[in-house]
Amino acid sequence: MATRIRPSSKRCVVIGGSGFLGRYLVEQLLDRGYSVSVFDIRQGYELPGVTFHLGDLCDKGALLASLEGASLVFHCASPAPSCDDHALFHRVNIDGTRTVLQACQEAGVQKIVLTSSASVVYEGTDIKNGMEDLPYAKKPIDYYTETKIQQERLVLEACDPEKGFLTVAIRPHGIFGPRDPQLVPILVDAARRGKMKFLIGDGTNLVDFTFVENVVHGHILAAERLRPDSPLCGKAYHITNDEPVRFWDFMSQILVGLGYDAPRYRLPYRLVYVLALLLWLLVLLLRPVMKLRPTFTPMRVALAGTHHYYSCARAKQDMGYQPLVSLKDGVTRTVESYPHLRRVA
Ligand SMILES: NC(=O)C1=CN([C@@H]2O[C@H](COP(=O)(O)OP(=O)(O)OC[C@H]3O[C@@H](n4cnc5c(N)ncnc54)[C@H](O)[C@@H]3O)[C@@H](O)[C@H]2O)C=CC1
Ligand SMILES: CC(C)CCC[C@@H](C)[C@H]1CC[C@H]2C3=C(CC[C@]12C)[C@@]1(C)CCC(=O)C[C@@H]1CC3
Repeated sequence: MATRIRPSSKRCVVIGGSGFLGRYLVEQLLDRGYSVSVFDIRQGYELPGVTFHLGDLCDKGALLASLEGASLVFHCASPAPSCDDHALFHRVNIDGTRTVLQACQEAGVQKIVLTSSASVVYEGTDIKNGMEDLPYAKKPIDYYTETKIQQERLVLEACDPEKGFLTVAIRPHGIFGPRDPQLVPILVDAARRGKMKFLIGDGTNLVDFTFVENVVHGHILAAERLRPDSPLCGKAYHITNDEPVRFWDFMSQILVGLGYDAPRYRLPYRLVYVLALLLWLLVLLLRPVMKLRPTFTPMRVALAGTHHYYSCARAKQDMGYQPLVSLKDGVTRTVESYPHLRRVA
C-alpha cells in the first residue's frame, strides 16, 4: 500500500516558481525555513534545496505528483499579459486554475495563496485609492485581465474553512525589480527605437508600482495569517508600495537612470488612445498575412494616461502588512541591476 506523506506546514509548492515573482518568492521562502518545490512548464534557474517539477498546471496527474506532502501552495503562474493567445489564457488561467484547486483538494493541501492582480477592477478609467470592494471590471482592459477575474473568483469561492481548505488572493500592481522581464525591457526597447520622446496626457496621473520584494512579503504574510478563523479566508488583498507615483515620473526615473532621455513632449491622452485603437484594428486585419506587435497598445496607453492606485489598508489591518522597500530604493536597485540595458554612448 502506498504511504501518503504527512503534510508539513513548512512544506510548500510554488506553481509558476520559475517566473519573475515566483523566483523571489522561492528565495524568500527558503530564507524563512520553508521546504520549497517549484511546479512550472520550464526550469528558470537552479537553486540548492529546490526541487523542480516540470509540467503544465492543466495536467492534474503531474500536479498531484508535485503536491505530495505539501500543506501550502502559491499559485503565481500565468501566460505573459502581452501574449495575445485567448485560448491559452482561458486554458491556463481558468481551466488550469480549476485543475489546481481539484489537485490541491485531492492532495490534502490546506492553503492556497493566489497571485491575482489589482487590474481585476480596472476598466481603463481613473481609480484613486481603490479598495478591494470595488466591483470586478465589467469591461476588463484585455483578455488577460478577463481571465484573472475568473481565476480570482474560482479561488476565493473554493475557500471552505469547515473542510479545512483555505484560500486568499493577493492583488499586486505594476511589479518591478531586478530580473523583471517585462516593464524595464519593454521601456528600454521603446526608448532605443526613439518611441519614448512623448508623454501621454498631462503627466500628473498617479499609479502604483510595487517592488517585487514587497509583493513577496504580502504573499508570505497572507500564507502565515490564513487560518480557519482569520478574516483573510476567501478574501482579496491589494499589495502595493503604498507610495503612488506619477506614471511618467516613474518611467523617467528608470529611463534617466539607464542613461536615456526622459520623455519631454506632451500628447493628448484621448488622441493617443484613439490612434492606439485604430492601430490595434489594423493589426487584427493584417494578422492573417503578418504579425505586428505595436508598442503602444490601447491597454498600455490607458495604463499610461489614467490614475490607477489602490489602498492597501486592508492588508495592513488584517495581516500587519507594511512595504519593506521604499520606491526610491526599489528604483535604485532595479536600475543598477540592468547594466546590459544601459544606453551606449
Ligand atoms: N508582473 C506584474 O506587473 C504583475 C503580475 N501579476 C501576476 O503575477 C503572477 C506572476 O507574474 P510574473 O512573475 O510577472 O510572470 P512570469 O511570466 O515571469 O511568471 C509566470 C510563470 O508561470 C509559468 N507558467 C505559465 N503557464 C504555465 C502552465 N501552463 N503551467 C505551469 N507553469 C506555467 C511560466 O513558465 C512562468 O515561469 C502572474 O499570475 C501575473 O498575472 C499581477 C499583477 C502585476
Ligand atoms: C511603452 C510605454 C507607454 C509603457 C511601458 C511600460 C509598460 C510595459 C508597463 C507600465 C505599466 C505596466 C503594467 C503591466 C505590464 C507592464 C506595464 C504595462 C501589467 C499589465 C502586468 C500584469 C498585471 O496584472 C497588471 C499590470 C499593470 C501595469
